[in-house]
Amino acid sequence: MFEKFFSQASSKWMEGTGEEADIVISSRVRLARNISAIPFPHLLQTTEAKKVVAMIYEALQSLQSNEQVKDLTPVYLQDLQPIERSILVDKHLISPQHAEEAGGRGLLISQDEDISILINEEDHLRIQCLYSGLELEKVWNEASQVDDLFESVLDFAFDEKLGYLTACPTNVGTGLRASVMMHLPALVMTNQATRVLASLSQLGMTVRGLYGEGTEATGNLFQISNQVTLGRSEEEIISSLLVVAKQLIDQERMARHVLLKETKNQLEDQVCRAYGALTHARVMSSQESMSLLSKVRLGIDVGIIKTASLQTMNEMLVLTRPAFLQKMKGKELSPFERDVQRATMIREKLLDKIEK
Ligand SMILES: Nc1ncnc2c1ncn2[C@@H]1O[C@H](COP(=O)(O)OP(=O)(O)OP(=O)(O)O)[C@@H](O)[C@H]1O
Repeated sequence: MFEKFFSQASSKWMEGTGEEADIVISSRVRLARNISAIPFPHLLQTTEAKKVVAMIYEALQSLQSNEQVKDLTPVYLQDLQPIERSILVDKHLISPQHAEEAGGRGLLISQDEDISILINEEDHLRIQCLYSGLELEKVWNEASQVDDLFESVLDFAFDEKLGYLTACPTNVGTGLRASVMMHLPALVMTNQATRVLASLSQLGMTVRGLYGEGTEATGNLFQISNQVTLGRSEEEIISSLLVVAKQLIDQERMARHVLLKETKNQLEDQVCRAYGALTHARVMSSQESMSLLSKVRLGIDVGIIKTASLQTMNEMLVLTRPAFLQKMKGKELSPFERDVQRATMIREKLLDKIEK
């Protein structure tokens, strides 16, 4: 039933639609929630953790008359192959941590993959909504409605003074982390990214890599999220991230303008060389592909490349990952075989020869 989650690289959030989609790839909101009187997941034995999963699946059943959660599919992580769990990570539907230990962990996932609820990750529930483009208010509204539904049938741990109680004190209060994944190549090329991103911590923001906490920024993709969850309302958190995202968009646009004005030939050369390599190379490492894809994406944004779409570039973030390459081939591949498969896949995708 859930085979499609692993056989298709695309999710709705990769459509390349929504506000400012040329710079903001996606907007995410996640809410950390716990069921009162049950220890946090890291204190649970697997059998107890499984009871929490069952309790949440039952809660979902009692909510079946609601449009919003009707199509959520329950998945036991232990029923999945490691490669399938990796694909869910690559599609940003679960965190790398959630994929690591499968026992006693669950997932609820919507058909178009814009809602995923992680069960027994760091907290009993991590309600995540993911949209294409800069759509923080919409994504917050959706997450909040899903949260209200589950709260109507589950008793969430809540303290009058502190707010929602969470396994890690940094999430207490709203339990809300809102984030935007941004593509900032011009800020990197003009050597401004380090300074600009470092200054965000003074504004209460955290900068993370492509796969969240503890991961590196590759392909000029950065995840920016709120640091503090306590003492501020959800609306304040969302609106301050929105302000920061808009400032970054302005700065990135300015840097692109400067590059086009002052070094147009060099920019065109870099973009077209990247496109040439991607459409002709026969062996391609993951790191090289991320860097070349970033240049081509920039080329699409500024009108140098007209033959590829943002959606294709977004999907390529998943298609080029080791798990997906192996899934497509139907067998385990050595690192070198993966590099060959990656080069083939990119070539075919960019030249649009992939069978639909
Ligand atoms: N804007 C975004 N677009 C796509 N994926 C995102 C976005 N923000 C976060 N993610 C994904 O969500 C997962 C978790 O991210 P991250 O570790 O930053 O947050 P978290 O686990 O919710 O927070 P915490 O570290 O406080 O527990 C990662 O796989 C990450 O890639």
